[in-house]
Amino acid sequence: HLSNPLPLPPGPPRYPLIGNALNTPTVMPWKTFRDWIKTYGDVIYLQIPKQSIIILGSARAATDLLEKRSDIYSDRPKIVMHELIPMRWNFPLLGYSSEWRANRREFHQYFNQHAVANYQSIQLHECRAFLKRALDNPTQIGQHIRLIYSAIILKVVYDMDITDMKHEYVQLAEKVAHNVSPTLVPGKFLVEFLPFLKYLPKWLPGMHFKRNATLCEELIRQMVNGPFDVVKQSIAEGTHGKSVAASLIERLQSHAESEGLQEELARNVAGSAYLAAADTTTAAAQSFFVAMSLYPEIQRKGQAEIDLIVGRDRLPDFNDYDKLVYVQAIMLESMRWIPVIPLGVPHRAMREDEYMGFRIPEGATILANIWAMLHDPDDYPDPERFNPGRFLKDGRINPDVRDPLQLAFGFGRRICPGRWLSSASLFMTIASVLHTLDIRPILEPDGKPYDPFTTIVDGVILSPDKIPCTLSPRSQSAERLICDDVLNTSDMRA
Ligand code: HEM
Repeated sequence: HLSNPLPLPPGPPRYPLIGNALNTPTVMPWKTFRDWIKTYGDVIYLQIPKQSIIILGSARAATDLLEKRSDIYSDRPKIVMHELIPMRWNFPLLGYSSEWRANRREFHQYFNQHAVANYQSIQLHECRAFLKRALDNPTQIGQHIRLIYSAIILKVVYDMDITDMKHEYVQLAEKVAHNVSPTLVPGKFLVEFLPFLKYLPKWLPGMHFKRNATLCEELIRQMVNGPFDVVKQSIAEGTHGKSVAASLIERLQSHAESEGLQEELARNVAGSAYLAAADTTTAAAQSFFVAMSLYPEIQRKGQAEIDLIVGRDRLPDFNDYDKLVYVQAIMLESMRWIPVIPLGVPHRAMREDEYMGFRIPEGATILANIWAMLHDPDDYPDPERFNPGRFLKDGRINPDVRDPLQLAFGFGRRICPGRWLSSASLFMTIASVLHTLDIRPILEPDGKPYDPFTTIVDGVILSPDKIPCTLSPRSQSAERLICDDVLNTSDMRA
């Protein structure tokens, strides 16, 4: 303990025993937490039984603590649900430990800024496959969008070709995300408040969480082992292609000190990438589609830039990146407008600390209100308006405007290590779509446009609850480009 105990940060009034359990919002809490900043400031304290929670409401507070003091704040809180579902395989949730470090080091080898250039042909292939699917079956846009990012990650990690959302491993990932994501919301499940509940039998009324835990455990086991075992088998038979899993197996096998542990590491790195990549990037892409349907003039500006730079005779590729400045700005604004992980992934204070004259207790759960930061009107005036122009000055990305990618992917030693892969996927999706397709809104039954800010989600990931738009080719030449695309008529991805 510090020798001179300081007050805890301010927060809403607490009641004996239950603390803030009753005034902690469960629906879109990031908005309530943002509104509280006016009353309590940008470092807010909440107490729920057995948990101190600190909510950081500004980019400055998040940077000061999670980045500049990352030696204190790089741990993760233990979530009761995860004592029920073994989560050691999932390194995003591991505590700050040598095990986490080993996972993160291996992950980084395959997803760092330089390594992800190896996956560009896969990303191009899947973005263009999307265009084709959008033409062939325009009523299934939501499915087609998800498929892009599931297919990219499964190809990169396991060399698996996915052409359909019905593929068993895609279905599995969907089920895991659906069942596991809600368990990551702090305080979401009753069990978080009443830890003794975990000892009650599963069949008691209200024991939903325990049944859910058993289901999650089985799904996760299948997800982490299924595709990995396929790769292992193909290595044994000498038939494997290039993939992160194959490379991990081969590299780690050569350090044979403890084969079991090495294999577990390879399994977990591959499995974590598979789980963390698809839903997140899908959510960001969904925001892009919704934004384009609501802001036709911005869509037209993006299309005009691509027409100028790429022309009508070929599809865009990664060599166009530097020149497609407005498209880059649309990508940044899509990441800002509807923040994918509005409260980040919780960190934990490993020891007591002091900040702005307040005491941060050891063990406190630290939430970064990324939503509030990306909607801070000081950095982003009129924040609910989709306005890529806010990032531009003299035809370039303006370095004086805060880069939303420095907030949207979290902070410090835990910052998202998949951010280069997802930004590249998102950029290529936006460029490919704007180049060839028109996006038009489908109005709500009352004739009004869809409002994404009324969307309510149940998990850590925030996304529009539907994609109310139609896609059609911009021109006959665009349609021909999509249909004639060489990447999709012959396999050039090797
Ligand atoms: C738009 C897409 C994405 C967003 C918004 C996003 C956001 C985040 C955030 C906020 C965190 C927590 C950072 C923190 O603790 O402060 C995180 C962690 C992580 N992300 Fe992402 N992510 C995205 C895509 C991806 C992709 C494509 C991958 C895999 C290729 C990935 C892999 C991971 C992993 C492994 C972690 C855990 C890191 C750790 O705990 O050390 N993410 N991500």
